[in-house]
Amino acid sequence: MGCSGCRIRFNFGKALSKASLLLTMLLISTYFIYCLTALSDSIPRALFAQRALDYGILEDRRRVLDELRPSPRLLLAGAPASPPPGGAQDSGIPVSNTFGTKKFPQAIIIGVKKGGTRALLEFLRIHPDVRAVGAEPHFFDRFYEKGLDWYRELMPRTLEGQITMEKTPSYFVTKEAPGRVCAMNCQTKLIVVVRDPVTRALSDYTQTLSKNPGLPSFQSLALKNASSGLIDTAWNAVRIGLYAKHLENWLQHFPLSHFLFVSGERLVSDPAGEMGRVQDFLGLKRVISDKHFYFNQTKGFPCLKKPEGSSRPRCLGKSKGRPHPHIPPEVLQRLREFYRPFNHHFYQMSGRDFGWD
Ligand SMILES: Nc1ncnc2c1ncn2[C@@H]1O[C@H](COP(=O)(O)OS(=O)(=O)O)[C@@H](OP(=O)(O)O)[C@H]1O
Repeated sequence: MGCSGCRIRFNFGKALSKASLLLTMLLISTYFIYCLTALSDSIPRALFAQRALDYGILEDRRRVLDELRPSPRLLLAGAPASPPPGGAQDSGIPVSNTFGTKKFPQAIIIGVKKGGTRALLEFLRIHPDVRAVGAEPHFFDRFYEKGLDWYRELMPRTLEGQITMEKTPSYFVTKEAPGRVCAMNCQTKLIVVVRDPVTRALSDYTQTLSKNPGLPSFQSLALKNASSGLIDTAWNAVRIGLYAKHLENWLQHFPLSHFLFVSGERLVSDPAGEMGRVQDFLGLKRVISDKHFYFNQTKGFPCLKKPEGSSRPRCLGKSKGRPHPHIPPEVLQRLREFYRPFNHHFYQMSGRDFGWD
């Protein structure tokens, strides 16, 4: 009897110590879950967004637009419709936390569409002193009414000495963009990746065709009518290639020294060489070099050995570097003749012969 009482007491004691062990474990795991939730909340959204939007995934426009939707806080606060007087520098104290500060970009890749702008941005992002938005913000063309606070909120956080960048290729052909960029900061450095306007037009057409397979032929869109051979400059794919005309608009607001013209062709044939020029222009240490690239035979383009945020080699997505449809040579020849004087004017203005003819 006495002995069985001991056993009951002994079992009760064991159960009690088990329960307290369980309770302690429960408390510890709750604490861990709490810590993890707090940590993920405090990591800037832009950091996640940037990685996710890289490469192939970037083509998902819906996702891109979701990323660009302003935070509810900004919507409630009511973003200003136009830049504050005196430009962005007067627009308030920078938003700051332990991960750095969101700043307006000091350098923007403003164009040109289908020039190789994605390749340039992804190449630049391997530089430790460059932080860039993955998606195209389209602030100075589509979303200007959302205000500068909205724009800055899209930027990644940077530490002292790091450069904030974004790329939106349509800025180069947007009439209002130069004035608006200057209203933010007239010291902004502007990078334009240019490519033979004929190939660029074809690349542009290929992109539209991939989304709309019923599109009329390239030649029927490029020529006003087949017999006259007159080029239809109202067609966007043609208009964008008039680089001299668009540059004139930008030069109304920025001196030539603020521009760097990158050759889209050289970015493919000699990425490290072209990146050297870009790093110098941005005042960056030459970190990106030959050793960061390899030529992928299947893709037919240079790819990164180690892109930002990854240890595996990666090429750009499927929509970059895709084959173009066959176009009758006489149509391409006609376009070449059309662009020749504009190209020459552009070589003079930019101070670089891109050798397109
Ligand atoms: N490394 C590398 N990999 C793949 N593609 C490369 C690369 N470098 C430049 N390019 C050329 O970039 C062209 C697309 O230009 P963009 O990135 O400016 O296009 S977009 O305006 O952002 O849609 C794309 O045009 P297409 O060849 O017509 O697809 C490529 O020729």
